[in-house]
Amino acid sequence: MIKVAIVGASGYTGVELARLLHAHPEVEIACVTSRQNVGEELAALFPSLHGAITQVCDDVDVDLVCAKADFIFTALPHRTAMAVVPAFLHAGKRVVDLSADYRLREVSVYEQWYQAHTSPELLAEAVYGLPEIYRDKIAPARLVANPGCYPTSVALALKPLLVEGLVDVSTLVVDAKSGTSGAGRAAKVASLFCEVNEGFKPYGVAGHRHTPEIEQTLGDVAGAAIRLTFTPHLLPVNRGILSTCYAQFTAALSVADLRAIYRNHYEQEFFVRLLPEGVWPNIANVRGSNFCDLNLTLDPRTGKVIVAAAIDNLVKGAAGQAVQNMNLMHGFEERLGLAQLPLFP
Ligand SMILES: NC(=O)C1=CN([C@@H]2O[C@H](COP(=O)(O)OP(=O)(O)OC[C@H]3O[C@@H](n4cnc5c(N)ncnc54)[C@H](OP(=O)(O)O)[C@@H]3O)[C@@H](O)[C@H]2O)C=CC1
Ligand SMILES: CC(=O)N[C@@H](CCC(=O)OP(=O)(O)O)C(=O)O
Repeated sequence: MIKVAIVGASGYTGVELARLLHAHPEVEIACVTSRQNVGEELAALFPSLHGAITQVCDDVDVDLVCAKADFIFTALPHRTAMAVVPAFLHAGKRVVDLSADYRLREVSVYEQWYQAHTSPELLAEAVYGLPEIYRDKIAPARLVANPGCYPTSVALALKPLLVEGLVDVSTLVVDAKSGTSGAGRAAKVASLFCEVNEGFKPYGVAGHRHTPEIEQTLGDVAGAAIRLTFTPHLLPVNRGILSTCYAQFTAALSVADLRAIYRNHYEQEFFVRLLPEGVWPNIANVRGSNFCDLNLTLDPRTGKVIVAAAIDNLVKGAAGQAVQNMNLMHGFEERLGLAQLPLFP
């Protein structure tokens, strides 16, 4: 059994980590933190945990967390995570950080899209935690930077096309939608019921901070620099991301050939499900699960390939992927604690 801490347990990804780790046979949740709820039971904040999780929230005190736990999930806002992650590493702990603080390899890129970095020396060491692309590097890592939710869906949707060189990369366009839990639990006017319910709009147009993260991963798989158009939208639902990706197809292949290429790429990947022809990914069919559902086609009128991917932003887009990374780092079976089917309806 490993003793884990969830730092930032009172947020949406924190409570999702608690739900998943409670069901994990090799894990004991030894510490949960929340600055605003010190001394309160986590289950008092989240009645969904009632009777299962008895941990009381501690403050974000590095010595205390390190005394209680051997493995640490930081589920804190970006800019905040990097204030504590170096101290956890210094204390000899291994960390999966769910924030964006260690995802971008170039400090100048981080500082262009976020703010000044206070531990840039760790960027070269941090491993980007998308197992379907970086599995071998994750296993020995001390610090894993868990990917963003949109970047997870887009990288899995496009990886086979870019590895095989089947598209004109200058034509890549991604149109993505996220449920509101993607914005976190902290109160914000933009997340209020009346602001979101019955509405549907783009945001971060031509400037969302996930753009360089997506470009970094796609650049790695393509072996060339990538620039793409990425437009996220806010959906009036709790969970789910649907990313629809477009590019000019440059290969003389049929849809059946292309499906065979995707099948080959993902046949060993338990969490990536290529759906049958004509069955399109739906956020309702991945809810609560660590699956990424994919499908694709070719549009003969425009010569474009269209690939759609659906994930649960809190599971494959955050806490589930973080547990998948922990499994790899500890040599556990990769799907341990994560093999449950989605909730439907
Ligand atoms: N929501 C999502 O779908 C996804 C989120 N992420 C990332 O995961 C991280 C957590 O996200 P999410 O759970 O949604 O966020 P929430 O806002 O829901 O939770 C944030 C947590 O951090 C704590 N916290 C906030 N500010 C500070 C601070 N200054 N110092 C210490 N603790 C703080 C909060 O508790 P308290 O204020 O009581 O301390 C809370 O426990 C973020 O970096 C986010 O970008 C990644 C992928 C998907
Ligand atoms: C709906 C919504 O607001 N989503 C968040 C993305 C959440 C996420 O996955 O990413 P990070 O870990 O990089 O925050 C956003 O657009 O900023």
